[in-house]
Amino acid sequence: MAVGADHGGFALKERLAAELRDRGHAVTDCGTHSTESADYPDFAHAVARHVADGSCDVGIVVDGAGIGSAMTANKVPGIRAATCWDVSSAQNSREHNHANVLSLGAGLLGENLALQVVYAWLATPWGGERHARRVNKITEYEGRYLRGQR
Ligand SMILES: O=C[C@H](O)[C@H](O)[C@H](O)COP(=O)(O)O
Repeated sequence: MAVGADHGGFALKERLAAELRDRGHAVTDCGTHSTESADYPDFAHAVARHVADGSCDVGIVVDGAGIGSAMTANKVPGIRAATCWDVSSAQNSREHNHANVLSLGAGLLGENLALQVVYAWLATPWGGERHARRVNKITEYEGRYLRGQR
């Protein structure tokens, strides 16, 4: 998986990457690498590109609120980024929305809750069935804009 964060998400991203590596996950760290002020679009975009091109299966982006990074990641075709604040929203985003990028707000979640959210998100399977029809529509609407249509 790919992970990335701005300065506000740096500490949580470091903790998540270490925990996930301990659990055997391959983690590609897209930065940032310090608490020096950094722009979340750069890191969210880097994570989204890794997921969209298939070099990573999923991504996790962390900033202060988890909002700007999700907005950025969702500009990359093929990305379905979801900001999640708790286990329920994490499970919903996977089962119903087939999210492939998880966005977290380090200023809103403590580290322990963030870890619970990440593990729930990773463990929840895609539901398919009726949800597939709706996610296919997301992809279809995205494709219209890529083709210059509306
Ligand atoms: O959605 C955006 C994120 O919360 C950013 O982490 C935030 O805007 C950064 O703001 P600041 O530079 O004041 O830490």
